[in-house]
Amino acid sequence: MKILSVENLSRSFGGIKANNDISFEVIEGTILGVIGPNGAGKSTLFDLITGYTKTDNGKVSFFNKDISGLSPDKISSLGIGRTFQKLKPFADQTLLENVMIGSFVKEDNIKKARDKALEIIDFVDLIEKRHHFARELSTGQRKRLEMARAMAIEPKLLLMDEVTGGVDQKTIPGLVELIKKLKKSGVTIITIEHNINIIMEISDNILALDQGKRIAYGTPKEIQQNEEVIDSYLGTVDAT
Ligand SMILES: Nc1ncnc2c1ncn2[C@@H]1O[C@H](COP(=O)(O)OP(=O)(O)OP(=O)(O)O)[C@@H](O)[C@H]1O
Repeated sequence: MKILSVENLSRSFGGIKANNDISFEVIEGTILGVIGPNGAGKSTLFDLITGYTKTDNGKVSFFNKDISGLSPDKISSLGIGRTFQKLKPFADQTLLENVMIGSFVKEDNIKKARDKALEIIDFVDLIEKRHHFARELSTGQRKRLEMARAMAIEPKLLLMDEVTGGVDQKTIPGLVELIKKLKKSGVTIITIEHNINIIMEISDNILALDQGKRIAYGTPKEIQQNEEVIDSYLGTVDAT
């Protein structure tokens, strides 16, 4: 079943076509990886899907409902969650408080919101840190908290911006396992990743962007063999 459908999405900033006629679909229960060099339009695509930026043209449908033009709050309440590249936890609040801010959106009974938050904190393996302040966490732990905060609204679709970016090598496998566990729990995922090995490992399909355009869309195997992707991206990335 199709969970998300993006049709002919375009957005310019001044003379720059940040997204230029982008179309693709996401099947429920799968992971779509989004790749492309810096400035390719990946974050803009996330902003357009989640309502943070208005589209010039095109349409976004979630479970066949047109969500183009809705506010970020409305889109989030429909079941599209998001993590940010720049982490934004409330540094002087505990993990539990940080996640409860999200779970309150779904559940206004304080005990239930707390239980839900604890369940999610346990899911991301931070239960022992639940009473710690967010500022006390390592970068890898903050990435887990960011995922927990996004999960608190119980999204059907989660957009993740570089979960493994900026963390040290030994922290990466645990985060990759967490993404796989999230998929197993039934959440559909779109993830932006610069680490090509990770994207190949976790994605069911990959969307490759360059200069605002879709240059390829297919399985990891198809993408790996795509000449245009190799020329514009795979040839230049750090494949560590
Ligand atoms: N709010 C904005 N105002 C002006 N230009 C913008 C804005 N947002 C994005 N752009 C431009 O649109 C293009 C696409 O940017 P975007 O951030 O979507 O790329 P990206 O693929 O996410 O890059 P990165 O990998 O560096 O995060 C870039 O040229 C960028 O400078």
